[in-house]
Amino acid sequence: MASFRALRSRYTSLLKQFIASNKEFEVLATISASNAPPPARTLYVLDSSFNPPTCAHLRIASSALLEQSEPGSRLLLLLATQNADKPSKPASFEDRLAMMELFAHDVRSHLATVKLSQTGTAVTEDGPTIDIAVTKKPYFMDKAAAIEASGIYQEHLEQVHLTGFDTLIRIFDPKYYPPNHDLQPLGPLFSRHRLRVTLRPSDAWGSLNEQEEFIASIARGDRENEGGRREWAQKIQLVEGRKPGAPSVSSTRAREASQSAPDDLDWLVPDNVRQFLRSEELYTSKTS
Ligand SMILES: Nc1ncnc2c1ncn2[C@@H]1O[C@H](COP(=O)(O)OP(=O)(O)OP(=O)(O)O)[C@@H](O)[C@H]1O
Ligand SMILES: NC(=O)c1ccc[n+]([C@@H]2O[C@H](COP(=O)(O)O)[C@@H](O)[C@H]2O)c1
Repeated sequence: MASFRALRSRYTSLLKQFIASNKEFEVLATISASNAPPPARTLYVLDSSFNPPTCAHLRIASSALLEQSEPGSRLLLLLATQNADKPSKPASFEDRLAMMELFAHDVRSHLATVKLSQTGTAVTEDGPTIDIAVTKKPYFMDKAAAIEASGIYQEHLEQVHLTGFDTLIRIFDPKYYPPNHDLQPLGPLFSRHRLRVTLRPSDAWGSLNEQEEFIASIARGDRENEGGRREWAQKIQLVEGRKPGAPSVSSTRAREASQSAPDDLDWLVPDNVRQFLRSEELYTSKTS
């Protein structure tokens, strides 16, 4: 693995080229054990601010990859240079891209550990190929279209977007879709792709039952008056998140821990990311 400084400076120049280009989506790096990875059968896309990548992101990505029994699944870690709501804040995009690459190694070693514990033998296969990519598009339907239009992956490849429940609510919020402010623009996303949504019970997003009811209500056709189709519910897979009683993990919490409770980083962020945060003093009072 490259030194932190080399990693950051590589992404600084790649990012500069991407921002100056007219591209909407670009893969900046590919982490793979082989130079010619097999063609992907399913593309799992984890779009995030990666500010920083956390153990929740690790669980979301690795549980999806572990569920796929056929070889050739590929994971795309996607950073949007424009967010639908939030203004940019620390860390810089180049630091986040560096952390995405470190996180990719965390995902690969986590999967190798899980497979070792399941089979009792070291894994001989290569593990998933992981792409580190950027997009200028803040909305999921446009991210999916930009990935398709890039021509990087084979035609008709199904994308499975990995999100949390809070993000699903925002995908179904018509306020994001001018000029009509209805859900019709989501049609192409659901006709070709899927969502794998991790439940995130909390005061803000409701209980488990309320989160399950959100999908049931789409399936009953309750959103058809807004242009949302009932069959889309079949393209939304709900999966369990943290175990009841386990502490909730978020990037916000990891940023706060960097400032005031650095030991909590042990369970908030995966190993390689944690080393980077400590060494570069990200989110401490010196840098934020
Ligand atoms: N603990 C979690 N449980 C379920 N989904 C999560 C969790 N953490 C993040 N996600 C999902 O992962 C995706 C990317 O997350 P994001 O970068 O917004 O992280 P975050 O922890 O919510 O960030 P922040 O705390 O900075 O708002 C989103 O779709 C989000 O819903
Ligand atoms: N309607 C949508 O497609 C929609 C709405 C809100 C956020 N997003 C995106 O979700 C991702 C995660 O956003 P947050 O970091 O704000 O949780 C970002 O890329 C953001 O732009 C998409």
